[in-house]
Amino acid sequence: MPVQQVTILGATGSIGKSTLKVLAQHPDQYQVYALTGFQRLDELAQLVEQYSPKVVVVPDGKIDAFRSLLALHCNDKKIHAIEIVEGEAGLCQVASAAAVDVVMAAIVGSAGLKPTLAAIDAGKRVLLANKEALVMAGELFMQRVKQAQATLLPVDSEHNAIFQCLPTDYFSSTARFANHGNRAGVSQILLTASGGPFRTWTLQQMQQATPAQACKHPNWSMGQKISVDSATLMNKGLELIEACHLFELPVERVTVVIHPESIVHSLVQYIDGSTLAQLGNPDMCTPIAHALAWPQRIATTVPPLDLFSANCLNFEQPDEVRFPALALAKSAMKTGGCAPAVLNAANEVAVAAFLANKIAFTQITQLIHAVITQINVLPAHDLDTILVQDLEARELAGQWIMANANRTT
Ligand SMILES: NC(=O)C1=CN([C@@H]2O[C@H](COP(=O)(O)OP(=O)(O)OC[C@H]3O[C@@H](n4cnc5c(N)ncnc54)[C@H](OP(=O)(O)O)[C@@H]3O)[C@@H](O)[C@H]2O)C=CC1
Ligand SMILES: CC(=O)[C@@H](O)[C@H](O)COP(=O)(O)O
Ligand SMILES: [Mn+2]
Repeated sequence: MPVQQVTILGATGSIGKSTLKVLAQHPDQYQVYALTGFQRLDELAQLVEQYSPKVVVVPDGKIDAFRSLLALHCNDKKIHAIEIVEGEAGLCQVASAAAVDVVMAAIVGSAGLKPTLAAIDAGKRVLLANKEALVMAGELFMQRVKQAQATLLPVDSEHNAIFQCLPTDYFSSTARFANHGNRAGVSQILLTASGGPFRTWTLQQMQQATPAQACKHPNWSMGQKISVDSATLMNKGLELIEACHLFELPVERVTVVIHPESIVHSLVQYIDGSTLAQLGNPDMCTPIAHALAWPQRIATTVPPLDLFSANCLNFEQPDEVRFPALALAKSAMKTGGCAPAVLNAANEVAVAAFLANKIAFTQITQLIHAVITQINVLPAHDLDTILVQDLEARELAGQWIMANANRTT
């Protein structure tokens, strides 16, 4: 196969860097076409020196500042060879450029939506880490994948695990069993959750939780936003919605299972009593490599799982009283339309406010509940409506913070 040209949206982040690590192991198969960054521009300049992309994307108005940073890290030849573009238009450009084969969608939050859709519309092989984009645009997102015949591969560890455990004809299969509505013999998906750093904490303890404590995930090293989502279990709520769309399943067929060790990355149950699981050490290089090379396999530096030295594998029911995010997400998915986009926007604002010490940890889900109950949820007919509701939710969330900041109830 010819060398694949790869764009990494969100190259300076945790997924971005793991992707670069996997690519660097296979220079004969992959070349970096474009890298994008947002705040960590010094790190982006260092990545340019290391990986020599053809194009780099910086935020609007930052091209000159970035050139100065490049001068600190790169030689003149590299600086002259590189094209620097800016803003959302730049992100969409490198996501859809004719020269690009593969796009890693690893921007965090709603900022990743338009560039990811640009990659989809251009029919690229899209490796999806940016779950918020799919949660926001749901059906519209999946319709565009089909229309453009893009190849969408899940990178989120659970969804990648499920993808690996599904039958190969799952997506082409239209066979449904008359009485049960099972597709390709699949009866349930079991979505594993670590339970996060506060799995055993009481609600009272969680009221006092600090951003540093919330960001200290027991098993994974990740960006701040997803780490807080994991601590509230909103990550699992978003993942539940993500799974419903990716695997075309109703909420009732996705069950969240707490598995504190993060060794079993998710499971698929079949109507014949079989349960298939994907296991591995918790390192995102594995799902990234899988999505890059599928249907082939490529090597990573992740050590194979050593079952002889592994501790017990535990499984628990989630506690939806201490972790109301799960019920909020299920309800948003059942409501449909723009409800998941509203949930996502409220969560993004709440997490940012918590990280800025403006609200308490337990107020994150209170804020989301308040926004969802106040807003008039519209059908998600088009992207503009979704973006309008996203904005409305952010405004309501901002007002809630003004009224409730630092009241730890
Ligand atoms: N980390 C993980 O293990 C996993 C992550 N994911 C998902 O992958 C995505 C990325 O997560 P993660 O890598 O942890 O996050 P990070 O915070 O580490 O990285 C986020 C990336 O997005 C960029 N970015 C942030 N805001 C903007 C913006 N407004 N416009 C353009 N770029 C922006 C950041 O740039 P900069 O740093 O320069 O500011 C950075 O490159 C999230 O959606 C997350 O849920 C899914 C599964 C696992
Ligand atoms: C690595 C990954 O996919 C994360 O989404 C991870 O699953 C977060 O852990 P939680 O299971 O604690 O949400
Ligand atoms: Mn995950």
